[in-house]
Amino acid sequence: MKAVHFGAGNIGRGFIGQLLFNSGYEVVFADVNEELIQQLKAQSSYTIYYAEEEKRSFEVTNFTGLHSNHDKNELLSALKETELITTAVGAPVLKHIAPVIAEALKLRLSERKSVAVIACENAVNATDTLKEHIAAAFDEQEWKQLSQFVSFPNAAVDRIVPIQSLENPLDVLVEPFYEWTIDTSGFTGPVPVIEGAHFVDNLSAYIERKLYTVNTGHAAAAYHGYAAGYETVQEAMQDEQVLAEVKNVLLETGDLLIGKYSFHPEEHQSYIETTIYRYQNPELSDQITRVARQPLKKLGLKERLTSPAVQLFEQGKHPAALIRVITAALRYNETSDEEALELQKILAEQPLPEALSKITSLSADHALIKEIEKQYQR
Ligand SMILES: NC(=O)c1ccc[n+]([C@@H]2O[C@H](COP(=O)([O-])OP(=O)(O)OC[C@H]3O[C@@H](n4cnc5c(N)ncnc54)[C@H](O)[C@@H]3O)[C@@H](O)[C@H]2O)c1
Ligand SMILES: O=P(O)(O)OC[C@@H](O)[C@@H](O)[C@H](O)[C@H](O)CO
Repeated sequence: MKAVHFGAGNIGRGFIGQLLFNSGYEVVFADVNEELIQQLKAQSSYTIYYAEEEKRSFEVTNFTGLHSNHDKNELLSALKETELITTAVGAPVLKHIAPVIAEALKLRLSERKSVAVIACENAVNATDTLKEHIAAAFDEQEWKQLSQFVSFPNAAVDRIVPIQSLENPLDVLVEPFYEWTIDTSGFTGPVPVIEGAHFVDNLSAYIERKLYTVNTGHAAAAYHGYAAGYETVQEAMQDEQVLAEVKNVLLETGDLLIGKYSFHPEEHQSYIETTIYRYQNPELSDQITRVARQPLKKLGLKERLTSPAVQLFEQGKHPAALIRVITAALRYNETSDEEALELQKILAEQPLPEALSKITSLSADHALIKEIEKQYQR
């Protein structure tokens, strides 16, 4: 069995690659990082280390690397014969990898061999986004044919993998926890064997629970932690005020999630506690700049901060802690982050309501914008 995985970064090597290898796939990593691809071509194994007291590790073999641009012919051949195409490149990059996937799927139209395409990104229904970009390369008739043998299931992925500093650049330090949840209703053909993945038919509940708990709380720790001058999430979580903000924001998103998806309140509380414990893992040192990265994306309408705030607002509630995280995110002015610079430029160049409208895609007179504005000026 062969799988092509786009994005040989932290999640690519430290999570998806591991589970695919463990399920018997030969994994072809496609990336645009030349150095990384050279390492993947040169080495026959890499090690995954678990961030835990026991210090277990896991050896990954049976992989290769291809440069998405320089090795395009080999990549097309691999994509033509693979059973599974996965991604972990970052949601904004999906549009850039869609053309080569589309080109390969065109080559498969005559054989009609089943393949599943699964985007493993922190975004609601990222596979649908990738699918739309791929569909743009087909006419209606071709797309109809293709839809009979290509599956596009959505998925949620969860494992904290920080920026790496190990001696071997392919090795990865990861938290032991992982959850890869895949939507069964997205398959037109056979469901691929992926040991350790969780196949469900109510993915929206899982995606939103993950994004609005793990990622919303993480964003709260990162943006409030940044404001308080910390460098890592673990340091920030030791600060009583940051911890209180994380807990408050998770009570608000918990209220939304329990009401929307009927999660059992006690089980959800236990999910929150596990999540907080994961942020605090003393065996990890997770840079705030990683967790706070791309603030413009994180403040987007369908994302972890604005989306739950809008949904709670629509229920007549006042998500004060979410508004405080949004405000802290607006003050994120890390110069090494291009989006943080762009964010500050947007805020400097126009009146606040218009800037907030541009950032969140809400109308400038939306009641939530007014509340953010009040908090921001405070
Ligand atoms: N790190 C985590 O804790 C974590 C956990 C769950 C989900 N995620 C999600 O997984 C995705 C990847 O995150 P990451 O932390 O692994 O980031 P990363 O930066 O470590 O890896 C991304 C990789 O994608 C590659 N890439 C960029 N453009 C590309 C292109 N056009 N073609 C092929 N490869 C390209 C980069 O070179 C890089 O190696 C993101 O959507 C992130 O939100 C991350
Ligand atoms: O990857 P991002 O930028 O969407 O979010 C940063 C972190 O919250 C994220 O990477 C988490 O570590 C991860 O989602 C845990 O599963």
